[in-house]
Amino acid sequence: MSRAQRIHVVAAVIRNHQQQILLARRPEHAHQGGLWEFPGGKLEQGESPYAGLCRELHEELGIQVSQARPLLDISHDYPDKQIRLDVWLVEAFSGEPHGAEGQPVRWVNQQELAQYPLPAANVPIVNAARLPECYLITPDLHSIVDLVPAIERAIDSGQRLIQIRQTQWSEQTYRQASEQLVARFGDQVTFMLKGPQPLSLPGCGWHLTARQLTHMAANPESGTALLARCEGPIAASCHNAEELGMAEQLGLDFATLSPLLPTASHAQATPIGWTAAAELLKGVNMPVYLLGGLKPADCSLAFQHGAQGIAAIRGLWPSAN
Ligand SMILES: Nc1nc2c([nH]c(=O)n2[C@H]2C[C@H](O)[C@@H](COP(=O)(O)OP(=O)(O)OP(=O)(O)O)O2)c(=O)[nH]1
Ligand SMILES: [Mg+2]
Repeated sequence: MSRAQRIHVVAAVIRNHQQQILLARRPEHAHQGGLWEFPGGKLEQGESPYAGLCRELHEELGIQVSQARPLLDISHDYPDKQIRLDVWLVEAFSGEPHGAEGQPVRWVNQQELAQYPLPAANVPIVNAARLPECYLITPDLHSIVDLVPAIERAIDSGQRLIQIRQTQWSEQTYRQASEQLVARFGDQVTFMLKGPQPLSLPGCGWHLTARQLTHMAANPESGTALLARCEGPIAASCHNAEELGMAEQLGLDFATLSPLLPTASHAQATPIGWTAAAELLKGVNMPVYLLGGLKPADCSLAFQHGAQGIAAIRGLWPSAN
């Protein structure tokens, strides 16, 4: 079914200064009744998504939205309804949100979101709400001695999701370095680790290569068992619709899509480009970072093209001075 034929619902991720997210409880008699939701509702005929979002949040919460941007746009088939959930991140609003239609509302810590009973469609929205705008991938470095101070600077500059990608290191060196990094910085940042299987380090995620992803998609039973061993988020490197489809099918938390633009490190690869990337992302129900030749200033373009944000090595790596 095409997106145009679905019931178009706009919904909001709203954060307060403590980084808590606002949930509301759906009335018992409603579709998906009694479950918690991100406030919002159905677009009216001829209404733009932004206008619909502002109207719904005024009706349901009594607030005036003054700034919002796209976060994630997904499709979901319930047995009785096919919906498109067009989720926005509210960046500025006035008024104190309250249950203007008598519904309970609650500010919830990001880590506790998953404990609330939410509609099935909301799993990727919770991931998008928790993931940052930028995904830093480390460049190849000589040793852990070089890595620690750079990671410290990256965290100081606001990075919260970091892939440790050291293609030259032995498995043993990689594991020791990861242990050190987690012990030192694990409470401030989520590390995404590479390798043949997830390293059981507290809170760490696992980032699969496209090759591992393809293998796992072909052997879903052993794949699912491996995935279950990982405590943190699971992601994969994707380059086309097929790989994005496999990542979604396996229920991964997010993906990267590359190469968006030409880069020195992958000079032979054909870049996807912004327009084709936006087309690819329309079919994906999962947060995706665009990767390849991007820097933080490209984040808003990435949001407008349906991405979670940008991933980068050089574009996000802090300079030594
Ligand atoms: N607002 C919202 N709706 C969600 C979420 N997850 C999810 O599956 N839905 C579904 C439930 C409904 O089928 C649909 C939203 O419709 P709604 O009942 O809130 O619509 P509305 O606010 O315009 O209410 P109404 O006028 O139809 O009573 O989307 C979510 O997080 N937020
Ligand atoms: Mg509603």
